[in-house]
Amino acid sequence: MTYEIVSMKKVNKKFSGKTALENISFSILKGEIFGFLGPSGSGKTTTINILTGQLAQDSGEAYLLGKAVSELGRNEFSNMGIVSDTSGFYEKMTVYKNLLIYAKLHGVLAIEITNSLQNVGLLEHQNKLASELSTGMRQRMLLARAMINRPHILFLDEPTSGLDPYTSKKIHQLLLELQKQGTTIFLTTHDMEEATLLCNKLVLLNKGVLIESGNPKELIAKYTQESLVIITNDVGKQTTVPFKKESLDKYCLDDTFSIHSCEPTLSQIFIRLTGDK
Ligand SMILES: Nc1ncnc2c1ncn2[C@@H]1O[C@H](COP(=O)(O)OP(=O)(O)OP(=O)(O)O)[C@@H](O)[C@H]1O
Repeated sequence: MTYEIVSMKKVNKKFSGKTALENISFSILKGEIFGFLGPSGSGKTTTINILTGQLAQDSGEAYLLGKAVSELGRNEFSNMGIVSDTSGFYEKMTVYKNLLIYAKLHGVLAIEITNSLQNVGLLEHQNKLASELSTGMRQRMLLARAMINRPHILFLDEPTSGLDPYTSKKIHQLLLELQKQGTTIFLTTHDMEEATLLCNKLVLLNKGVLIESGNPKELIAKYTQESLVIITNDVGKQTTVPFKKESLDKYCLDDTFSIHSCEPTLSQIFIRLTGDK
């Protein structure tokens, strides 16, 4: 049976009279990687803060792990993990001790620290001071810490922002592995390639309003310009022509190798819908 881990119904939030979220509704099923996309200031962090009980909405309903967010308790907090750029850590402590504090807080065995560090490839750095870590290593430490209690849901606010492609790829593999184990992941990202690669479902937010949703393939199909096709000949020369009989008769010659519809990338769809970069 599918189980809604997260849902929002007609949620509104204003700060000093200025709208941050307007009538937001969506739901996330168990085991999904859910992409929450939008330009800077569109309301992504506000949404995470509401769902994790750090901020109250003005109106509408929000549920996490079957409970209204205003009623989240020990059980729900011990089943969620959060990584954001405001996630603090102890710089003067080793990586291991940073995780030990969390392990004790959550009442989990020390072996979980080793497992978690191994998962993010930081086991050999466990005795390093947190202040000595690179940005990518710090991000992986925060991820390891958020995973230590094996949460049912992980909120990741731009987890690969500023990381090199190799470290980002490692984190992507880890997220897909977590998903296989049944973890639900709420991911905000500015990286459209990452969203296309990882997410089962996406929501696109602009100025606090939900403007599009669906899975990446559905969205790309929806915005594919069916009226144009690209004809490639056998030496790789490409010609874009209207998808009409007379054009095809004229341009599909003996040297035609393939005919493809013009598929936009998620990034192009994003820019088209938000008018932003
Ligand atoms: N505590 C606050 N007080 C006043 N305004 C706020 C507060 N938090 C957020 N806002 C405003 O609400 C809107 C949404 O902000 P939010 O941080 O949710 O955006 P975001 O999509 O997470 O942006 P980014 O991608 O830059 O992190 C912005 O206009 C922001 O200035």
